[in-house]
Amino acid sequence: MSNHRELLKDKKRIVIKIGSSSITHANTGGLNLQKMEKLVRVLTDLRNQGKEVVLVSSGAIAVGRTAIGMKEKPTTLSIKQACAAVGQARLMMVYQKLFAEYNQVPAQILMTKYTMINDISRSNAMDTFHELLSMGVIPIVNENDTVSTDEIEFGDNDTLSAIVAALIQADLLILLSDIDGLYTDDPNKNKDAKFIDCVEVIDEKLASMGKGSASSVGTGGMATKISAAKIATDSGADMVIANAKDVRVILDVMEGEPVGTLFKAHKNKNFELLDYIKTEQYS
Ligand SMILES: Nc1ncnc2c1ncn2[C@@H]1O[C@H](COP(=O)(O)OP(=O)(O)O)[C@@H](O)[C@H]1O
Ligand SMILES: N[C@@H](CCC(=O)OP(=O)(O)O)C(=O)O
Repeated sequence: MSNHRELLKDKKRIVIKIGSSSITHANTGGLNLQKMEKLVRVLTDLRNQGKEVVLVSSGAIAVGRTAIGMKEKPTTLSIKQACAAVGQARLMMVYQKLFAEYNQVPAQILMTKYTMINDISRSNAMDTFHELLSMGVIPIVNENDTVSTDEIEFGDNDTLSAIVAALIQADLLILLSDIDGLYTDDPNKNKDAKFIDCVEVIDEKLASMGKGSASSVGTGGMATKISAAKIATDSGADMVIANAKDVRVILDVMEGEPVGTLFKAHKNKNFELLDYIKTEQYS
């Protein structure tokens, strides 16, 4: 196990996903600017180490609803979409400003399931990612929530980040959440839940441990993170779920420290990204 952690030091192309619960304040849904500032610093540092970095950032709906003055998490689809439209612009404005302080250029990529299913769109998206990475730009990805209705209802950025990792053949996916990693059950509801340090095989027993989200802003909980792990590890990428409480945990992961839950890659020779996208979990 420790040997496998050591391998993380050599990862070159990394996708990092940060959830709504991690970049917003729980009580208001407003942006946690200090957290974002630290995240941007860490990502720039990875770039300075010569790594290629893609950020998948949630938060558009949470940020948009605060901007509009809504107190509760929206439930109506069109209101979620309106919130996302407002929030995505605000999110990017803040990322742009913070990355500029470190002389780093970010780019926005908004995707839907259809971007991936359509051969031409998928190929265009892949080319764009590759060009951006070769230019040293940090792509910031989110679902295109305003146009993809079932993306909001069923979609989630855990799955999206794994699909992006597979699309660009990343070698590591890090999911930052409001929890240390995977437990045998939701520790917010079951005090006896035990922490799982490393996962070699994702079977039904493991999948049944991942429950939904209990937070006011989170979407998928641990269930979607386990689905993401299946896609990422089958595509040949290691995946780590770690706590975004201190985003420097990213550097700890990259140093091979025993933090978070590691899902070991096991390249599946028959891996076909489209098959995963078309499965019920994501459609
Ligand atoms: N087996 C489990 N192990 C850890 N957390 C779990 C588990 N099952 C459900 N959860 C819940 O998943 C939450 C994290 O997911 P979510 O709220 O969607 O956050 P994010 O916005 O980071 O994606 C945790 O706070 C926890 O309540
Ligand atoms: N695309 C949506 C978030 C969807 C999502 O998966 O949220 P989360 O569970 O916080 O990662 C948004 O930006 O608000």
